[in-house]
Amino acid sequence: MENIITSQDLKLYYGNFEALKGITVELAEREITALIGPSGCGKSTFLKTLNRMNDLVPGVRVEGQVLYHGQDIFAPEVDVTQLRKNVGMVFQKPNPFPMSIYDNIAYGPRLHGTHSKAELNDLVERSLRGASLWEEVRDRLKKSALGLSGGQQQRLCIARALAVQPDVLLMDEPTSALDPASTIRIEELMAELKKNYTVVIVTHNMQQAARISDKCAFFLLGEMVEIGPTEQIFSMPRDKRTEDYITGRFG
Ligand SMILES: Nc1ncnc2c1ncn2[C@@H]1O[C@H](COP(=O)(O)OP(=O)(O)OP(=O)(O)O)[C@@H](O)[C@H]1O
Repeated sequence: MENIITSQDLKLYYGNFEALKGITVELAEREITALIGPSGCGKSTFLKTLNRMNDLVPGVRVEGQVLYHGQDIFAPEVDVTQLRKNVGMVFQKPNPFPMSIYDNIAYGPRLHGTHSKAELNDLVERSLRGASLWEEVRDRLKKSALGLSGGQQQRLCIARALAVQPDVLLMDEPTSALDPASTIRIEELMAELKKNYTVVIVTHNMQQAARISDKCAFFLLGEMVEIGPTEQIFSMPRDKRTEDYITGRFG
């Protein structure tokens, strides 16, 4: 499988604090990579660097490289809006816009220049189907998205990300605010999504990482200690620190 994202000796500073201490990793196409590790170890920081969401934080400085399809995402000619279209993001708490279900999905495509009603209708349906939400909302597309349940809202946010046709989806603890049934729905959806998308997910839930991911990366104190096939990380980690973490000895 091709690598879609590569980071090379990626360092990130919040002011003087070095939050990422030289991360080198290759993310293969159409796989789910789970980022695990104790609180504050840099998982979210790394995730957000992949589509330059950290640009918005004052005092951030980055060294090293992130290549997306071989292109340095920090190069001056990079259009950040385009990057975030290609590398979409889903947050911990569902954050639908206060508008109709339809308009939530159509928002991004309109922003990127799609105005034909037929095209938008098609995109809205495809995105909602892609996020396994279509059947539940097809009769209420003009109703407010805020009337959906938490789990439905999170699938709506996934559909919204899909609507601009990304190839990578970044998910920052996407189920931590959801009940167990909604969590399972999202996990099933992720298994579907990886047929067409590359997914990088931050999760605190070891069982979730074990259930859904192909690869697992263990972070500790701003370093990536190891990355490998999930099965191997959970059964035969190479590093003692990974073993201590996954067996619950700390964190
Ligand atoms: N905006 C910020 N300004 C300054 N320091 C920050 C900022 N965001 C994160 N940090 C620090 O960077 C380090 C890594 O934080 P990050 O949120 O990436 O960790 P994490 O592994 O995702 O943690 P959690 O699992 O608790 O979400 C932490 O020490 C955190 O306090």
